[in-house]
Amino acid sequence: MKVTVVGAGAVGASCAEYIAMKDFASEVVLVDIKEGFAEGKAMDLMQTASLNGFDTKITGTTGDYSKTAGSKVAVITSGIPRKPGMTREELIGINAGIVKEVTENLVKHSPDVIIIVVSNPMDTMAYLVHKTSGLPKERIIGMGGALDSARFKYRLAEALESPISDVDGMVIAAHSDTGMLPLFSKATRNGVPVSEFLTDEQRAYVIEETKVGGATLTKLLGTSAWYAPGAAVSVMVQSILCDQKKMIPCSLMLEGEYGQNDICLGVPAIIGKNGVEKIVNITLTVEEQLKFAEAAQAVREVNGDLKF
Ligand SMILES: NC(=O)c1ccc[n+]([C@@H]2O[C@H](COP(=O)([O-])OP(=O)(O)OC[C@H]3O[C@@H](n4cnc5c(N)ncnc54)[C@H](O)[C@@H]3O)[C@@H](O)[C@H]2O)c1
Ligand SMILES: O=C(O)C[C@H](O)C(=O)O
Repeated sequence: MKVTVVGAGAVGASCAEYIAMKDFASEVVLVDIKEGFAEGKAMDLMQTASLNGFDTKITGTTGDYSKTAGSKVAVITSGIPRKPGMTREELIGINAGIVKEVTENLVKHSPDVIIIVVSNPMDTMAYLVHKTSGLPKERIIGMGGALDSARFKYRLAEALESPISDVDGMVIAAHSDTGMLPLFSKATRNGVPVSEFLTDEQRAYVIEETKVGGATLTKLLGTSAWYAPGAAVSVMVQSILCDQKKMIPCSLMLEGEYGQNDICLGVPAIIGKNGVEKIVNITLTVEEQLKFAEAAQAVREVNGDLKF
């Protein structure tokens, strides 16, 4: 099955590489606006095929969407990343126009496509795709929770001094520095609640470092991260293409779930061949419910800046 990745920059190329390395897609088409850039990335990646042992065909195009026709999944990573000191929300002015135009081109050539939105501010960009694409809501999925949960597990393992494979945990709500909600109450080490092992001080550290995970990396790298984002997207694409029905927190259009309407926010969902197979309703503590509502309010304000 064919996967299109729009934006052959840091995240797009990393995502294409992980998809190819896992060898579950027949073809990955990279699209970029910069002349020759996607073609170059595709050729470079194809020259790793014999070294890394994959058969996925990777091609690139400068804006020729006819090459993306018949894609099962399309990933939108086109747009600008933030610089140190910026918030994701500050990217809306440039990225909204790019995401809207890219979505129109994708849907024109692949009307049955499932779109994964990565460009920031992601929850608002996912909302924009819902409002402008005409696709059913099950086929628009924002990527944030998969990445934020991986960062949560990294910080939990660090605090527990344990291997990451011992740890499980999930982050929901907004993909923003303040609106992320790491579900500490549900995090476990081999099935045992992590609260049995960690102090209140460690709990606060893990939660805060998870929330500012993207900002921390942006400060270190001078631009935002790409390896873990690319890997997170590849897990979502694989769950769709291989109909794995994994439960992954994703930014989805809510219609009453978690007490919210007409907004995209991170919630756990079953991801399979139809895209979103089901939104999973989990019980939140009163404190978590309040934080979820606060995050929704903040995203709603950013959505208010969109012009359709
Ligand atoms: N949701 C997440 O968890 C997450 C994680 C990482 C990055 N991001 C976001 O993903 C986006 C990309 O980040 P990056 O580090 O890959 O940036 P990048 O600058 O390395 O790559 C972006 C690419 O998009 C291309 N592009 C711009 N306009 C285009 C258009 N109209 N059509 C096709 N291609 C176009 C650019 O030429 C560039 O190659 C940013 O908005 C960033 O904030 C989101
Ligand atoms: O932090 C960013 O701006 C990029 C991305 O959303 C991330 O979390 O890595």
